[in-house]
Amino acid sequence: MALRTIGPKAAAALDEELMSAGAFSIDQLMELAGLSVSQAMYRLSPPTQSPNVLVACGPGNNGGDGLVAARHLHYFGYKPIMYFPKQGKNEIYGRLRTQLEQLRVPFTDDFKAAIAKSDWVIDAIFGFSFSGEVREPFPAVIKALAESKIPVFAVDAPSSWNIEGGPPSDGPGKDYNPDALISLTAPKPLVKWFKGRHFVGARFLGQEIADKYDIDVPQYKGSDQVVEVPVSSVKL
Ligand SMILES: NC(=O)C1=CN([C@@H]2O[C@H](COP(=O)(O)OP(=O)(O)OC[C@H]3O[C@@H](n4cnc5c(N)ncnc54)[C@H](O)[C@@H]3O)[C@@H](O)[C@H]2O)[C@@H](O)CC1
Ligand SMILES: [K+]
Repeated sequence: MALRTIGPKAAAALDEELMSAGAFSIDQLMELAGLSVSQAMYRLSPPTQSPNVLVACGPGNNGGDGLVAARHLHYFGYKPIMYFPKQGKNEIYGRLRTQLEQLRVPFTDDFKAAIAKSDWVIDAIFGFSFSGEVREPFPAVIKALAESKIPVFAVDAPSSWNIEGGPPSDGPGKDYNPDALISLTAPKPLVKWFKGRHFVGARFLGQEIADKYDIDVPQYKGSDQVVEVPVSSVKL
């Protein structure tokens, strides 16, 4: 089955609908999204191979997915390190941060030093609400991701890519090509330009709402929260 993509406006509307008519709370959606990120990380490289995972979190819900994923990674046996320079206003981010602090998961301000000591980095900086030029304090972080010698796993979108138009032709994200990507709920149009391993996660979509938004329910196996879907089998 070829999965269809969803653009940024429809993705935001779907999110809203899940939390209004769908009766989900943001905590539920973020927990399932973050859990799927952690499961995909395990498939990419288990903690016996890559214990040190740097999780870069942005100020919005994409960053929230990173905070949730890090908690699960801790329970799976990884040693996550957090880079979270700008905490968004919603109180959920404070609670997710406290949960990590209580597990003694460290937070760092020095992204470059942390990346040098890590085996993988998770890019949970921006998702489908990113637009325009990258603003402070993130340009240096995006540049470090573009130049990273260790593999990068992007959550929902490679941060700084235009959700519909793909990689930027200039700026810090020029030449940023992560090794892996997990699309949450449905792939975004930018997957057309993505060449690495591609997963789909966030297993909360029902057939009725999928039909309404012209997207597909991925074929998850058994109790899996994530499914690997080569970009070649996304309907672009
Ligand atoms: N239905 C779904 O699929 C769900 C998606 N979730 C996640 O939520 C994400 C979308 O979250 P949000 O709508 O909160 O937005 P994002 O997390 O994509 O980004 C919004 C934040 O980034 C900032 N920002 C935007 N453009 C910027 C720029 N050019 N420079 C610097 N900062 C910039 C905004 O000020 C805002 O703080 C998805 O991509 C996904 O990761 C899940 O958490 C929940 C369910
Ligand atoms: K991202």
